[in-house]
Amino acid sequence: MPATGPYEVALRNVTAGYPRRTVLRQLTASIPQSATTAVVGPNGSGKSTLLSVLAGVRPLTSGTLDSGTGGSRTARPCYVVQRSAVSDTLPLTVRETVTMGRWAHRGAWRRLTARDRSVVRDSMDRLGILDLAERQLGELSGGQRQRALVAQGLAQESGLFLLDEPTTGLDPAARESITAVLAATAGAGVTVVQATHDLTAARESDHCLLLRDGQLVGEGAPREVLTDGALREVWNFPETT
Ligand SMILES: Nc1ncnc2c1ncn2[C@@H]1O[C@H](COP(=O)(O)OP(=O)(O)OP(=O)(O)O)[C@@H](O)[C@H]1O
Repeated sequence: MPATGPYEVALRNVTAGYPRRTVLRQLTASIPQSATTAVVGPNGSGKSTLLSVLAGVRPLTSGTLDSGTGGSRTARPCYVVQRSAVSDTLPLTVRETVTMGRWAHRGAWRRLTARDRSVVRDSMDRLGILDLAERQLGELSGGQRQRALVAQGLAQESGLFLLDEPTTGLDPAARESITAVLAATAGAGVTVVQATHDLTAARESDHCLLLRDGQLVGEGAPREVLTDGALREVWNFPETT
């Protein structure tokens, strides 16, 4: 069931993909405002492609994207990529990485304001990585690096926060802490969308989109969408007894 409250973005009959490869097909769905949405589906179902469409970096072949009442806030969405997409050898500390999140506000080579420094510190604090601030990104564990990338996203203070698999591969404590930060961020008025294979995290979201082969096969509250029947059908999960 589509989200009933105010929406941040509505996709109507969206078809999109890559040269000579259509991925999303006739997708109609809405992203509720100031809430968390999980985009789930098997490998290759189009989750990352949908995030790129929402980020405005992948054009539509057909269909429309409509901004809701929060449209003006989403002029500059924030997109946190998968941590595997970030090189291990980037010579950056955690603080420098998170500080890059402020570029959109102050431009790249300008001096940091007191507010910039405070947002950077607060973002690291919320992700529990203040003690790692001066460590190089390349020396961190996967979970620590993931927290640094999420902190960089928070520091952007965008109204639309898009994340590609922020909790995949993390231990339960790290996963729970990122999930809690995302819920609190939505509680503060930000629209959060995460593509995820993590069904535990998806079940804690307010809204859920289930994709298969680039098509929407379920939308609504996670308990309505991620049923045993849907999991069996979409992922070929075995029957539970
Ligand atoms: N740059 C690209 N050029 C061509 N095809 C691509 C490109 N990126 C992705 N695809 C194809 O688009 C389809 C959907 O990919 P996408 O990454 O959106 O899926 P996903 O659901 O995020 O997958 P995963 O769970 O594996 O991350 C796949 O078949 C993939 O091969």
